[in-house]
Amino acid sequence: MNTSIRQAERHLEIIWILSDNSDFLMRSLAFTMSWSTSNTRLALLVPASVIAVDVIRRLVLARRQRKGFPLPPGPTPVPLLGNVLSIDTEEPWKSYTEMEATYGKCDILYLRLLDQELVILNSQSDALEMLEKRSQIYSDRPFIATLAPYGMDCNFAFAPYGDHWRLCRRIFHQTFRADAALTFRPMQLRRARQMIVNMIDDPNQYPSHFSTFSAAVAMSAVYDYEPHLRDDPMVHSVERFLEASCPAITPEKALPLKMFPFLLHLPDWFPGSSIKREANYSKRWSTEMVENPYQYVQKRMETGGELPVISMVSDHITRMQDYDEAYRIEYTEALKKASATAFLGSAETSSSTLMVFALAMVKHPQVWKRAQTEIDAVIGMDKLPEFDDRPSLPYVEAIIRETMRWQPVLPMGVPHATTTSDIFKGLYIPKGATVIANVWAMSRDEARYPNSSQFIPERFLKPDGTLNDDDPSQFIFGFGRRVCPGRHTADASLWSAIATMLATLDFSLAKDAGGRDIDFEPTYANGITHHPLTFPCAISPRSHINRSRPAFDPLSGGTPLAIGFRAHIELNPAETIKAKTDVRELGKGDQRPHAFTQLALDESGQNAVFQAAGVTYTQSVVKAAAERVPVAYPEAAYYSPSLAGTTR
Ligand code: HEM
Repeated sequence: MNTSIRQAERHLEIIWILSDNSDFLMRSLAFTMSWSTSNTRLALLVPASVIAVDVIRRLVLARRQRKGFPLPPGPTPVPLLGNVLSIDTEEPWKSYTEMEATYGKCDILYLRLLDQELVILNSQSDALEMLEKRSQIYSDRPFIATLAPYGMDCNFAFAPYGDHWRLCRRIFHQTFRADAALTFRPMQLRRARQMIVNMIDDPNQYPSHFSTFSAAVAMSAVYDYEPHLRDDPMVHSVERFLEASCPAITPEKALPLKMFPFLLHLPDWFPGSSIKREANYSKRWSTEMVENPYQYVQKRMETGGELPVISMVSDHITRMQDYDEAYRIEYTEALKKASATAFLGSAETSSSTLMVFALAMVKHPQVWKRAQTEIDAVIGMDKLPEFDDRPSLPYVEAIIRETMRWQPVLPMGVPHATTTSDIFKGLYIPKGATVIANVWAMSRDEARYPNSSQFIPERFLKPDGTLNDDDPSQFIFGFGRRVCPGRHTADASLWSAIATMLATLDFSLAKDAGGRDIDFEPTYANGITHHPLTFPCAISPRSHINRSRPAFDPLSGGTPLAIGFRAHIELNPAETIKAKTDVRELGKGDQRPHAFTQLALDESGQNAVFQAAGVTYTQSVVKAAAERVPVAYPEAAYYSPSLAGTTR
């Protein structure tokens, strides 16, 4: 099969060389037919020739359409392959950054990868001018042949610009816009504290704790689902889907399908049919990943009784009851996509950023030590950071900015595409071109970030220690109508995880048997995201963090600190609260600990004061109890009615 494809490619190259002659189309087709007698070859070569003819026709047309405007500069393409050989396929963002120096002072480059035209934007100002100010032209996504067959079309981040994308994005926006995302903050802090528990318990599994944190935040917000720490079935289907589909997003995999779509229809015994089997496998996991959590919410809404279900999905299911049948079908499909995308968009990016953070801390101990000094001075050592503390912790903020800049987890963002041609700064930008905002080049701009390859949070501070105006999140999260709509949630997740880690943990190099530091050269994975691979390190609790101290002591009204403590407060059922928001009934037997935050007894010890959905409640207490447990307990930071202990 590979040989056949190689032969087909060789043949296409011949066609290309003949392309100057006006009658070459007919000749090349005839040549193709005579060149191969076997049916298999013919099956490959006829469509290959047709594609080649189409490519050439489009190139000739494009030349006419340019009307004298030049394409942006770039390396000279070779026939058929274009500039494939000029780029590092593993880390193309680096090639595009280096080309800037070679092809003049222009920050805009033009390349061709096979028949795909590429426009690279190496500067933030061009990306803003093009993708934001001319967003009516630049908001499409390039076509990827593997998307639908592999079930990746459940992710609306890849959807073409149009009404369906607009509906998905609107649904998403209602849950994750800046003011709505504020409601997730207590949950995000709680998840961050659970993560610390896990880190202290089993520090060597730190990549897995980062993934669990990211998955838990997303699952809570989207489905109001609390994944198990290990072997969670819903997380499992996401992992299987990512594994199965990730390779299909590469151009190498997408190309055979784009050129030879019939590969999806070959019988299973036919050589080359493996791509069809892979696609079916991926699609199966995609369906599970989308449908199972959706049905989980539906079922809970039907049978939940007293238990309120508050999530993106339940919110929209309630909302769509008023819509007519036809629109409800369309809306349901968009809601499933929006919710799967929220999970997919969130999990990898957040956990990868935390891997970058951990790497930076292990390599730069002076940074976390300075951050700890700041946190101790501002908050003290008997409390954990809360969002209210954020403005008073500029160095922590500078660390987060530098983490995002130093190793951007999406170094080329997500590619845009043009819906029409354009003239930009006197350069011709073709219709259908893929437009890449090269975030890597922006983050490596030496004029803006001297010694850009080094991790230096101080670059975001003014001499007086306050933050300057340079915030890399202005390019890290993309541009224009496609800018990351989860950025407010992402920002709050990163802050809660990073600030909490800095307040509670020390990071250092691992030691060998002789007690010597094990230094290492970091290596990176470049799959869905760019992130460091697991590295040896020693993560340990700070000396004042004692794993047996109470996480949250409702009996003393203390603030959350650490780990290993469960509390039980039984509220007076006669006073069951009917909150004005949603259908929420809180009372005895409510097993939803995450409905409550900031639970404490008041001074009299007779009333519990707590928050639910941002509303503060006071309710008299029948019984309050606490039990200290020696092990890390993931739900330690909040109310757990399942345990009884000493009665007060
Ligand atoms: C550190 C974390 C994150 C980074 C660096 C990041 C970055 C990005 C980037 C660069 C894009 C493409 C923007 C463009 O096309 O110009 C994007 C799109 C998107 N992101 Fe994020 N993101 C992060 C976290 C999240 C989270 C937590 C969510 C969900 C809550 C999310 C949901 C999405 C969605 C739905 C899109 C597709 C938007 C569209 O095509 O219309 N992201 N993100």
